[in-house]
Amino acid sequence: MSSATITGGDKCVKSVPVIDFCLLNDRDDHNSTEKAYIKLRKACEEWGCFHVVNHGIKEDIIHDMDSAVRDVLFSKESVQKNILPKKELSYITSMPAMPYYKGLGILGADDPGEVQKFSDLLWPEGNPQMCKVIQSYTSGVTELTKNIIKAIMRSLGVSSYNYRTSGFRGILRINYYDIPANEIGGMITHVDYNCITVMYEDDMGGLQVKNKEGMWVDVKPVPNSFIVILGDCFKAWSNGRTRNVTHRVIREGSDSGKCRMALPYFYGFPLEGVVDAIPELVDDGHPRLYKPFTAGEYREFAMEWKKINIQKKEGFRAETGGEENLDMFAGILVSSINSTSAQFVYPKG
Ligand SMILES: O=C(O)CCC(=O)C(=O)O
Ligand SMILES: [Fe+2]
Repeated sequence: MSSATITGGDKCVKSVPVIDFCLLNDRDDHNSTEKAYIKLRKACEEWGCFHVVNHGIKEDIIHDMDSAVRDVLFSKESVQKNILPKKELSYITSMPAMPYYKGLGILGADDPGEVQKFSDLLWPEGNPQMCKVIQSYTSGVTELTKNIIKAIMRSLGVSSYNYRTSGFRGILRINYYDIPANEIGGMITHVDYNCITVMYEDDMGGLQVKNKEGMWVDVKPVPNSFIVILGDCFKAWSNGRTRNVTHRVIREGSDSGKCRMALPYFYGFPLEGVVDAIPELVDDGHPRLYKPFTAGEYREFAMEWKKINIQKKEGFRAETGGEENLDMFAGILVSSINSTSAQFVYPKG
């Protein structure tokens, strides 16, 4: 494989759709609103991912967060002093399969109080300025994520009283790829296990998604946008209407030494939450596809598969299980077109 094909997605394929969030709320222009919802539905069904522009999060909130991560949080001194000694932090580094990847998680990031706790742990002497920067970001992205879910549901024809997101939780992960020049690094091929990921990425590039035809497509950074990635639980929740898109990061180190930074915000069912198809999306034409399961049990299963697959194939090109994981875990063998008489097939082992 030449180095061009190592990092480049397959050529001549259509790129990920761009959704203008303003158009979804344009009360005056009914026609373009309708068209925007159709485009959104198709993006969810055919891609399982899209860019969102005109999302409403102020540029300076994003800019401040980007600088805070690069200049403060992930500076060498801060990693040594504030991050590494704190075992309570969800910090990932030096994974054999992803040697150039560092990831720091903020669990419960939808709650400003949890962000405060994270900040207190990092900076026991207090750092109100940094805490505020992170809180502004997480509040903005939580609100945006809820609005995106609402819009997706509307695009699928689901009424607002027919689905619930009340117990949903958010996790912000700060991804940092410090890849030396002439080396290749990234993140292993995977599907996000929960519902939805709303992600800011900088302008470095490297994210790729698998399209319906199984080809790798480069997700070219779109300025002032967020990338939305739909995961396994959304697919089960929507009774298979949305795609759980397989994706990875693969890029060469930059001569400038600039690191790729991305901020995936994972939002979805709490671990004890039951993932079950929304009744409005189950009918004779769309029989139930998955047995109900808790997000926690599915997460455990997906993590186990990830481990097994990483061991099988070395490196960040390891496939950690794609779309088929959900089918293996919760797929129903439909014995008749009638969803009420469907049989469950439980996972092996
Ligand atoms: O860092 C990226 O660009 C992708 C991150 C991602 O897919 C993940 O953390 O699940
Ligand atoms: Fe992901």
